[in-house]
Amino acid sequence: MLGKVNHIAIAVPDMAAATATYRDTLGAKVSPPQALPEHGVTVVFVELPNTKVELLEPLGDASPISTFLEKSPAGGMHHICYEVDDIVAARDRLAANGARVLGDGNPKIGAHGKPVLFLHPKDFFGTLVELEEV
Ligand SMILES: CC[C@H](C(=O)O)C(=O)SCCNC(=O)CCNC(=O)[C@H](O)C(C)(C)COP(=O)(O)OP(=O)(O)OC[C@H]1O[C@@H](n2cnc3c(N)ncnc32)[C@H](O)[C@@H]1OP(=O)(O)O
Ligand SMILES: [Co+2]
Repeated sequence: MLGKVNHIAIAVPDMAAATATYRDTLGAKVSPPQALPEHGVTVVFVELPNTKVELLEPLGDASPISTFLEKSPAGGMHHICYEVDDIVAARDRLAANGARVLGDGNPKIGAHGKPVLFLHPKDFFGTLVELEEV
């Protein structure tokens, strides 16, 4: 079911500072910021040879990452995104195995314009899992 790691996400309190660190200190190629109001975040992608890092900053006052940053004000690893070739089949298989699919259970369009779903961290060893259909 699982394909490649599409991205590893890091929640950050200050997107400009985080982007500058990845670009200037780490010498990485970074994307322009992308506001995703429907997801309550602004994202920047750090392009790597084998995957991407997704920097996340809260957007709006109902961001799903605000509580996370309250608990970890300096930021932290937020989620891992695996690629799947059929997100509905993956969802149905996961639900049949008792995994909690977050939200209303239907895929939403993510930062890459592809359908994504999130799985509860408590079902995956304290790690928030995102699936992206590619
Ligand atoms: C889709 C656009 C983009 C893309 O890649 O295309 C993105 O990735 S957007 C990313 C932002 N969106 C989301 O994260 C949506 C899914 N997330 C959620 O629905 C919430 O963040 C949720 C439910 C995972 C946690 O919400 P919240 O923190 O408000 O709830 P709790 O405080 O009750 O947390 C419950 C429990 O889970 C632990 N927790 C929370 N977040 C994480 C995390 N990222 N990794 C690991 N564990 C997490 C939290 O500490 C609580 O644990 P407890 O022991 O009960 O204190
Ligand atoms: Co993501």
